[in-house]
Amino acid sequence: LFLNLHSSLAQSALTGSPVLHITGPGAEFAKVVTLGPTPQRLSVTGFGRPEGDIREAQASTVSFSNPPPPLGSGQDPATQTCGLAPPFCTKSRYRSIDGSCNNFLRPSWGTPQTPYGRLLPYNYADGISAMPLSSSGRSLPNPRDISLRLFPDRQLVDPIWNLNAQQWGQIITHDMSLTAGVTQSHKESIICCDDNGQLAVDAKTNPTCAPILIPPNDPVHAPQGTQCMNFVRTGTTRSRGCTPPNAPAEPISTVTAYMDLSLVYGSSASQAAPIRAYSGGRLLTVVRGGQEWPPQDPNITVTCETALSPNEPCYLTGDIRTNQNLQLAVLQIVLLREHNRIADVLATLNRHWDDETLYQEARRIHIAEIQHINYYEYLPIFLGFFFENMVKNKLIYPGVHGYVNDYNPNVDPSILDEHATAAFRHFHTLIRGFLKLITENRSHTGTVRISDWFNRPLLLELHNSFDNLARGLTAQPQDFSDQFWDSEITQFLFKRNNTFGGDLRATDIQRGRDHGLGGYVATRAACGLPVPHSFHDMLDYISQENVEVLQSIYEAPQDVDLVVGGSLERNVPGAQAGPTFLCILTEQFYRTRVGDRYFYENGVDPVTAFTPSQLEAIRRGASMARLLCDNVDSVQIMQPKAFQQINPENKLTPCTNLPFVDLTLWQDARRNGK
Ligand code: HEM
Repeated sequence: LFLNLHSSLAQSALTGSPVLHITGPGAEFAKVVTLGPTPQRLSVTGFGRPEGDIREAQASTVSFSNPPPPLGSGQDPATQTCGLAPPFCTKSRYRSIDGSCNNFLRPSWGTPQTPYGRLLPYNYADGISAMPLSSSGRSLPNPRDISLRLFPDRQLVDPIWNLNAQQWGQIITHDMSLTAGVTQSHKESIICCDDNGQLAVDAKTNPTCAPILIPPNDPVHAPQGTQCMNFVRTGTTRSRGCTPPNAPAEPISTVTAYMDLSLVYGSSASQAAPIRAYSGGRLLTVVRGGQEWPPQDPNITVTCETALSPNEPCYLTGDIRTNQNLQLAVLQIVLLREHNRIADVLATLNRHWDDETLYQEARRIHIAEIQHINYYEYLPIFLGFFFENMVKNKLIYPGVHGYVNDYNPNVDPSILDEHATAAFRHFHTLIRGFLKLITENRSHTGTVRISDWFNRPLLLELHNSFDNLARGLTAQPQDFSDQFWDSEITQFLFKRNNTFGGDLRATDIQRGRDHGLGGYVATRAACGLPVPHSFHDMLDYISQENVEVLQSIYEAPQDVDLVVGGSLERNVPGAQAGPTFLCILTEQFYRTRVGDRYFYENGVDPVTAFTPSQLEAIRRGASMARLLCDNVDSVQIMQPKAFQQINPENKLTPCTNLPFVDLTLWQDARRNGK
């Protein structure tokens, strides 16, 4: 019996003398892992319930002499901390919601409200937080100008991979990081540049503002008289008063770093609670038109700002970005339904399990499925299986049987700033501006413009659009991974009711500077790649044409932004990024794997590990194709490789012929008397 005591419970701390006390059947097996320099005495009353494989205790009373402040919840300004180590950790079969205690030695690693990890030192103009300058001391080139000159729209589509590959990348992103204080979808509350594109009066003096200025030759915005695009700086350890005044500001991420489906379950107790049904282990859903949808966001006027009525669907999930675009919402709904599907099956197999056990077991299986899909199906497409990058760098072990015990408690699972703010954002290049609606016989029945539906998921519930868009994901090619970006995201991003909107590429460039990322040249050095000493030296990875433009824009090679230089590199054969971004992506996904004690292939601890047969069932049965088949009602046929376009080697197949995860292996045999 292991005491399962979450920090949320710890937060309900009472006062009194802290003494740990556990009672109930099985309490004699209780084990408490106490951390920190001084052993802490805790007071807990718990009830052991050693049933089958499920071992847990519920604590009803917790006492601390100094109750800890709560861990952060999403973007709630009321909980702006810089991450807090829980006062103690207990060994649990299940991950905590906020990721705390995944690492026993450093319990706050990977938790929300902690800084991004870094490969390179901070590069601020004043060494503390000011936006960086060129090495000459003059301003860096205008981000919008760079976007216009180096990332124009040209519709070159991928010959192999489909839109699902693009869209799933955003799901992985939202599982791993979220810049503090920035909505990434609906309107910011801080106005550095107003809705009419005019600079706010305090734009120059407000330290949270870094508006993107419109260059005079901007063919889209200059003729409109637009001066700027809004840009709010990321919340940091400095803006939150967590570091000494002269220490560099460390940008903060507000979701768990772990690949733990925090976008489905939330990153804090306060996010997790309102989306649970508290019955049958299920997540909360509402039924409309015979289908299950996420519950309604009570804050619809903010979250889904262009909704015409408060009754329009606007979804509440574990992540604040869910409604940002239609295809993202499609996959969030698929993931929500998958949790409930697993919970329902477990409930029929184990009638004695209570809501909490069903919820946690379904969550645990679900996370394992997604980790398997991410590492064995998705990442090899982008990081390169074929020339063995993934295998060589020990990110995957194809064909392995049994556990892979590579957990390393010394590896920090935090999301690298170079990953979240540069390398993984490169895949914004894959976005298509117009989405195809596809029927079950795979014919084209309509097209949707993405900028018409940012932050407005209403369409999903009209005219079978959810099912048609889900099929569209697998039937439509993604854009090619290159320097060409769809104008829907460089001219029309979040346009709301205006004719034009923001520019995601210019925003990415500005965000890289906001976070003080090291330059392109310095990052190549950190990756152990050849270091360019001149623009000419960049020809090893970047075309002559692009190097010439870089030279005409930047004053010196070391000024070239990582976001810009990395995105211009030729793709490494078999991968979808150049050598510098590939170095960062590989490092990140290595850390995400070996820094996660709960990684599904890890079998060191029998309390947290799947049984060998359960692990094989996940490996055999979890797939993107199956996920869509099981959770999109009218999808009865699917290609087995659902990130790949339909082709003679990847034909449409009845869903019933696709492998599935055999959940009967989770039947609690002892209790069921079998
Ligand atoms: C239609 C699809 C997408 C839209 C509209 C979109 C939009 C955005 C926006 C608005 C931001 C925040 C910009 C800022 O203020 O700094 C962002 C951040 C980001 N995006 Fe996307 N994105 C999309 C798809 C993707 C995809 C496919 C990937 C990767 C495969 C991706 C990776 C990222 C990453 C890594 C971040 C930073 C996350 C963080 O740490 O906060 N996005 N995206």
